[in-house]
Amino acid sequence: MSTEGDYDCIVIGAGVQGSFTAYQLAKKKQRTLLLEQFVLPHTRGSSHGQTRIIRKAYDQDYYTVMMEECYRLWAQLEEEASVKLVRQTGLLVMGPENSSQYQAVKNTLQKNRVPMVILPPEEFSKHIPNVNLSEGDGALVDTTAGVLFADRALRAVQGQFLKLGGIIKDGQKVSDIKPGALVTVMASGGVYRAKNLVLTAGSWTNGMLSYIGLQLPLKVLKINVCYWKEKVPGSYNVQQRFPAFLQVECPEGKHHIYGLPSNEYPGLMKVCYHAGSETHPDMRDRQSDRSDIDILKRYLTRCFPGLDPEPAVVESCMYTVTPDEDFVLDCHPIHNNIVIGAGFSGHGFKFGPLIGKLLCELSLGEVPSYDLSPFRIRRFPEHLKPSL
Ligand SMILES: Cc1cc2nc3c(=O)[nH]c(=O)nc-3n(C[C@H](O)[C@H](O)[C@H](O)COP(=O)(O)OP(=O)(O)OC[C@H]3O[C@@H](n4cnc5c(N)ncnc54)[C@H](O)[C@@H]3O)c2cc1C
Ligand SMILES: O=C(O)[C@@H]1CCCC=N1
Repeated sequence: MSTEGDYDCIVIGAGVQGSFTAYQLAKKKQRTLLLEQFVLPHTRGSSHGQTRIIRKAYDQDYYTVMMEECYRLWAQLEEEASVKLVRQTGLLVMGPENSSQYQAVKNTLQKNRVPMVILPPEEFSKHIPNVNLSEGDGALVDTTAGVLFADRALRAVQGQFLKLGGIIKDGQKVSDIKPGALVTVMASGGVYRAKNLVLTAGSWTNGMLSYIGLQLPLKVLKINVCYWKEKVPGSYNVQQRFPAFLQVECPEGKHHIYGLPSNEYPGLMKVCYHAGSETHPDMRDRQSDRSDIDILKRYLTRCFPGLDPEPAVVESCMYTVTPDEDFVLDCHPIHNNIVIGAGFSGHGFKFGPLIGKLLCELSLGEVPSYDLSPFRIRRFPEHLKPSL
């Protein structure tokens, strides 16, 4: 086994967050090593697949504010890598007009002057054919929103990182971490040392943290990624300018339902439930719960009559969820040259470029560009005591 050293920073995990962090560090002339357990590209974490939603429609102000810069950073990467990563389709948000969540999204958009259109129920079907708006639901469109081409984005950012002189070593499972002024990382293909470490290990985060005396309240959920056949091909597709959508509350289930216009599989629209059953990241194929699919079937039968209510394709992905669904962006409470980015709770892809910038700032000891108090580890005080 070789012993290598002399990196400024090692980033563990080449999903969207680790890849953007490594890229930002390399931009700041840091000699950076990005380690990934699987051979790239892979589909075993949370960042695979062709599409994700990008939106400013959030119920918390701080996410909407952060998205301003995210759009600029996505555009910058598009330019640098000469590749199209964002397609503006708009995001249709539906939910009970009087519910706190629907109102919070509407207020946040209004307060931050995000371009949007409110669709009164009597005008809804003129603008959005093939969707039944539920009785009592409000509807609005965040017109800034759209689709992010996710796997293309991952390729682009990793490509830019390499161009900046960064090193990616894939097929390298990290099996131990020794903190210190120089952090030592034991991986399947070697031992590496660096002044700083960034942990962006997605659903494996607590496994990594067990080496450095910390556990976070993270739940790993298996998400069934369902694609539904259009009865009339094209009715919900991106060429027809059908928007992405988010149903914030509905009688069929407690959690959001969201969808993207048909794109990756012609004639199939992706619609998912924003929840799943708990799993271990290495055992996700053994988790066979499909109760979320039953919820989706009932919802689509009622609200999307142009879709066959039986999924044509079911793939899988994982969420790593914190109790409040806010991210974790912080330094280790004792070893401040170890930075942690985790708990992206099923909504982190769109923030990737900014997460990379923030984790880079934390790693370099700079003042972060945003108030990170919603994302600090100390909001989980009970998790700090036992293992430290
Ligand atoms: C079905 C689904 C739909 C989603 N939709 C949206 C959306 O519409 N919009 C949005 O913004 N977000 C969305 N998300 C969320 C978003 O995709 C995630 O927040 C994001 O991909 C998380 O990235 P990550 O880098 O933290 O994790 P990952 O992509 O899982 O990356 C972590 C990496 O660490 C590696 N790793 C772990 N342990 C080790 C080890 N021991 N050694 C070396 N490497 C290791 C893993 O192999 C993995 O590659 C969705 C997620 C899912 C699952
Ligand atoms: O982040 C997103 O936009 C999607 C849709 C809402 C739930 C989670 N992911």
